[in-house]
Amino acid sequence: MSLHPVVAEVTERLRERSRDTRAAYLDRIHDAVIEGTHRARLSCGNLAHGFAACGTQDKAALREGHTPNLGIVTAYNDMLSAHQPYERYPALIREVARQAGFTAQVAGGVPAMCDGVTQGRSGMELSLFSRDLIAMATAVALSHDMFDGALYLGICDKIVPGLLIGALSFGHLPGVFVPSGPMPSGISNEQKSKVRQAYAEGKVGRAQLLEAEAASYHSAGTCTFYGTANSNQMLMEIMGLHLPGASFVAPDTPLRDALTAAAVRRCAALGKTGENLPIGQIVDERAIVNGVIGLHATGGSTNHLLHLVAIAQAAGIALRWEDFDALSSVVPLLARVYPNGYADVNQFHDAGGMAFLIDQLLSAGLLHGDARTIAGTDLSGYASLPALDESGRLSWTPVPKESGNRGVLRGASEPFRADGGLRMLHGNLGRAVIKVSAVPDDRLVIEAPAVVFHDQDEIKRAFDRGELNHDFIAVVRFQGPRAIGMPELHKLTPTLAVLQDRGHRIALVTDGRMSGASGRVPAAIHVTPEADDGGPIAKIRDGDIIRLDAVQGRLEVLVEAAEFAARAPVVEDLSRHQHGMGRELFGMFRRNAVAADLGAGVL
Ligand SMILES: O=C(O)[C@H](O)[C@@H](O)[C@H](O)[C@H](O)COP(=O)(O)O
Ligand code: SF4
Repeated sequence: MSLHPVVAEVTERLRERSRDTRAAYLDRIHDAVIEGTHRARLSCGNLAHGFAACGTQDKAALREGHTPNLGIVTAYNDMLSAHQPYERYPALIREVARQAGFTAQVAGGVPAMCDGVTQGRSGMELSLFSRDLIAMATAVALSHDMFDGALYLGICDKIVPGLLIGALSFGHLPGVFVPSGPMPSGISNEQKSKVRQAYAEGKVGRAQLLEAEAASYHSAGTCTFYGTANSNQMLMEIMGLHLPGASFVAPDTPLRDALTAAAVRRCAALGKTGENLPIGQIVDERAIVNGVIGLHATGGSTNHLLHLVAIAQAAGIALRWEDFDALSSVVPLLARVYPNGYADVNQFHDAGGMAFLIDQLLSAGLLHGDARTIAGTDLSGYASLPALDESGRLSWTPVPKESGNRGVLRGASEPFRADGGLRMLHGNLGRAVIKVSAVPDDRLVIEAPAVVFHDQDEIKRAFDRGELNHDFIAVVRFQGPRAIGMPELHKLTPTLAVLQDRGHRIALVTDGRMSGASGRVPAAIHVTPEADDGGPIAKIRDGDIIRLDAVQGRLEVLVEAAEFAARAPVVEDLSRHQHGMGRELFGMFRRNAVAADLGAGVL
């Protein structure tokens, strides 16, 4: 099947827009490649420090200086259930390397925030900035310059984007992302959400809510809703940075360990003395466009309208919201995984998962099948499933042409929706984005009076006072990156969902973010310019009629233009957000963050 013309056109436009910056990036990584191993350039003192703690066998290999040495950059901690399995990975990886005749060392660790732990709390105001901090920490790890390739151990929200941005600053090195897999399914996300809504209405107590939460998030592994963490797994696979089928295999299983071992061997094979394919060459315009397409086809996290833009920039590629919007019109929704449906990623995987999705998109001409990957094949080789034979040998077989569960995963000829999950909005409030894949069709156009808030907790208080039992659009402003670090406002979801279920026509408009796990309530998020940076959202008043039209892609306040222009913007004292929980350490991030449509970063 030939490439869809819109995919070809968007890719060509991206190449043209990025011509100079991509060329400069490729020159930089070309110039960074040296003869021999990187550690061979170190002084005796540098090198001795680099291998002092190693065991005899590794020390001899590192001292001798000719065999590849892989750096492990790990985001292990006990806070993220998704990252807890990584605790034993360095020892596993070192042993695989040793047996294969090369070495591996932990180059360094990177911080990892669990957004589920900080959700609704002031720690969430560090969350977005932790992405760029992780990129910087990745560079600190790899700056030891002892490495001829790198293995990136990270799963969740800001961690994979940060690791990849850091990896791209060492784009001359081969790089492979090594996932750990989703936890077994607990109570369904729908059951969990029902208890949350009952709690929001005061119908159940904290003990019952905690019981439901603990039955949903119950063991090691990634949470099983399709939020940003699992959108990251989809992206790493469709961009060719995971092994085929690696994203959603369960943690601590023989197949998972075999995939990890294979990833280690592949990383060494990609080196200069082997296939000579560094990560900076894999992450090209085709890979970025394939990533956008994967987000649309699965109803991926809105956070990637920030992160994928920042990742692309790190590779010299100027991805814009217009590119997401153009592709949304031709990429069908093929997966319904919570919040875009009731299934979880385990059911998605069991239905055929990434292999089926990629095969279907390839067959519809909706992916660059010739995009390069870490697997020794182009992306067309990713329409296959990994398995162990009776002797424990890992191999891949072509994915079936039929979905194993049409309620979760569909072929390109019978999509859930003809267009993708992510949409751009524009109008007299600036630009914004919305995930439509989880919004009921009769809620895609909302026109209602504004109720303005400067703090997400004010909404719950107004709800508890019984003030919100009517149609309204909640405007939650001064949440942008330069204001308070662009926190996710996902704690609003149960309250707004209760009001929507009562039949009120409601929506959210904010210069903040929502979680990848948000979705049922129409939300125009990432409004740019933000309130604290001259954005017209700061001029909205209670009672103004706002129209959110996700069908036409419009976001407007229906106030006479001259009157609206003449209004003075509201100014908010944000000093309470600049101290406490470490926020005083992130002032330079707030002061230097670029706008949301450019990735809301500082790098
Ligand atoms: O973007 C995301 O996917 C979210 O940040 C997610 O990682 C976060 O953990 C949510 O808060 C989980 O959802 P609950 O808060 O509903 O458990
Ligand atoms: S998916 Fe979210 S809640 Fe789950 S471990 Fe990752 S960051 Fe934490």
